[in-house]
Amino acid sequence: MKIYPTKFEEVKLIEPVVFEDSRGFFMESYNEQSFKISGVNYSFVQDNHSLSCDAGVLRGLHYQLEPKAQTKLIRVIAGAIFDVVVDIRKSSPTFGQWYGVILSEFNKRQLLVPKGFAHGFCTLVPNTQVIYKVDEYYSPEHDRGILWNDPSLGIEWPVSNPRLSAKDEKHPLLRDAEINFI
Ligand SMILES: Cc1cn([C@H]2C[C@H](O)[C@@H](COP(=O)(O)OP(=O)(O)O[C@H]3O[C@@H](C)C(=O)[C@@H](O)[C@H]3O)O2)c(=O)[nH]c1=O
Repeated sequence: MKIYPTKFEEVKLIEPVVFEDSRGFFMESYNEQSFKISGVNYSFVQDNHSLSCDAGVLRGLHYQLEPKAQTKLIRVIAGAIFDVVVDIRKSSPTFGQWYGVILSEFNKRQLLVPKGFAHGFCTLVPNTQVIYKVDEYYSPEHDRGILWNDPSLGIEWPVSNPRLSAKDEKHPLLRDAEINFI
């Protein structure tokens, strides 16, 4: 397993070792012990799985407020996404900055999204399936969002007219969002 740094110290890009043979491949997509040795040490309590039928579906930007904030470990098992995190820690020198990376069924990369970051993705091909571990349970009362195309963020999404949920169309701008990460 390789762990690559990103522009945010706490956000990690993880590449598993993939064993390919004539049948296909095998990989350990998660191993608590080796992740822990590499500094990725969380107690994941829930696995999520979403299917987006079309390319250009955008989900985000989402986060849960403290004390129900979630660390997320994201990967793609079918298709591809442009995965994005935004630093929403109020006292962070990189508050409001974003980072994006392609995760796909082919590169098998995983993105570790820590607490204090909003997260979203846009599908690049139809029938994209994303699965992710979280270290805190879903809590609708703590569920919040930021508008995907907030001009103050300047995220360079690969689509200009994405398909959004009704909820995601109505999120506030970062400057108006409820945030309780220090
Ligand atoms: C996230 C979530 C949703 N749900 C329900 C609520 C709702 O009825 C339905 C669909 O929820 P959403 O529209 O919020 O699903 P979605 O837009 O896919 O939400 C996800 O987006 C990505 C970007 C993330 O980072 C995730 O943490 C999560 O917020 O599933 C759960 O039961 N458990 C969960 O953990």
